[in-house]
Amino acid sequence: MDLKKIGFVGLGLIGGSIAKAVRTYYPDCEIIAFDKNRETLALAVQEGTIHTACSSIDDNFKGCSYIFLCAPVSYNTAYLSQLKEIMSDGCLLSDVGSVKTSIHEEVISLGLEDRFVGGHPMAGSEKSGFANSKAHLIENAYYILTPTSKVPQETVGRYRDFVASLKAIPLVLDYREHDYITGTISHLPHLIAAALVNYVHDTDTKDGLMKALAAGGFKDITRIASSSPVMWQQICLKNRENITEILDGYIESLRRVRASVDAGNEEALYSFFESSRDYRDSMPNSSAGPIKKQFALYCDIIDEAGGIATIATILASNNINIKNIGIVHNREFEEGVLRIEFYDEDSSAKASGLLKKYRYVVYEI
Ligand SMILES: NC(=O)C1=CN([C@@H]2O[C@H](COP(=O)(O)OP(=O)(O)OC[C@H]3O[C@@H](n4cnc5c(N)ncnc54)[C@H](O)[C@@H]3O)[C@@H](O)[C@H]2O)C=CC1
Ligand SMILES: O=C(O)C(=O)Cc1ccc(O)cc1
Repeated sequence: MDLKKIGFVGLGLIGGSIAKAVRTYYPDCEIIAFDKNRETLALAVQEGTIHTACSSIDDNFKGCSYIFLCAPVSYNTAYLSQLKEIMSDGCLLSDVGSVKTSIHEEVISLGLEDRFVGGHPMAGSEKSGFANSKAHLIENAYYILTPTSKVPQETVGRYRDFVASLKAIPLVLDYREHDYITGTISHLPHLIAAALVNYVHDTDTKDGLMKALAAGGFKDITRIASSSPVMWQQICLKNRENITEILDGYIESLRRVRASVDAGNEEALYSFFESSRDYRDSMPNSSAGPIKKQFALYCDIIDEAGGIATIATILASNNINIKNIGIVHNREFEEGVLRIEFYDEDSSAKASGLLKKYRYVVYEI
């Protein structure tokens, strides 16, 4: 694929990750970016991810093959009119926003329909900012594309191939269907997680026992409550109608289970948990999808200088790549343990065997 120049507006977790993937797979492609945060741009230039840091959406964006809008959703929509004035013929505009209808409506009203393919990588995390971006963030994740009906099929096909070349899995959807689906499987869970955390905050005992005792289950389902408030504020504002309807349906389902609990209905309660277990267990256990499977193990480590380095050396000398490594202090591991995360199941299994051979105590959780 002959790509000369790609532009980014917003270079945080997602923009930065896509830029890094482009840098990896298209080393000759020029990358330019505008972000309202100057430090982000300086870091991206310093790390060699981008060539040019732009102080606004300026003439540097002329000549781009693709321009990615990667700021929070309302800002992406607001920038369209500025981009319309600058983008060259042949430039395709895309975004990565979690909501699609609002940007499609603005694209239609600005007459940009033949130049816009909406995009949404179903990958990410509760972390934000360029510093947390990674070239492989979108790898093996679904990447939803919402082309308008006026973009030529050939252009859609080329964009689809481009997304696949970054190792993501493209999937074309209608933008309205996208917003209903993500409203249920992504926006609702973020609201539930935030509401649950706020509920614990508001009802905790004076000495904060709930916070202290909150264990694995609570932490599993509330990880995403640590996400960017501005990003989620804008998602809720832009997907308001879907989210309201979905919340109504969900609150109704909570009312039904409340009635079963209140009535002591053994059968209803059993079948409630049985059906959720069966459906959850039937979900594909691959890394594709917004919640990526993590391949991690925990290992007791002697508290002495060089302890982590020794383990890292053992793994590196056996060609096992570490994705993340760090000491964890929590109630399950009073003394603190080392958590090592890998890129795949195979590496995790090999590392476990190897560390056990070196007489480390390893926990696979
Ligand atoms: N965080 C996630 O897991 C995912 C996020 N998305 C979507 O990606 C987009 C970006 O999200 P993240 O990268 O996670 O957020 P982020 O907070 O990591 O990055 C946003 C970047 O945009 C910049 N920015 C904010 N306002 C701006 C403005 N007015 N003009 C120029 N730059 C501005 C920020 O300085 C920051 O560098 C959002 O639209 C979000 O809906 C899509 C998939 C996953
Ligand atoms: O961290 C997670 O599990 C997520 O759900 C990340 C995420 C956030 C927003 C999106 O539009 C898509 C994915």
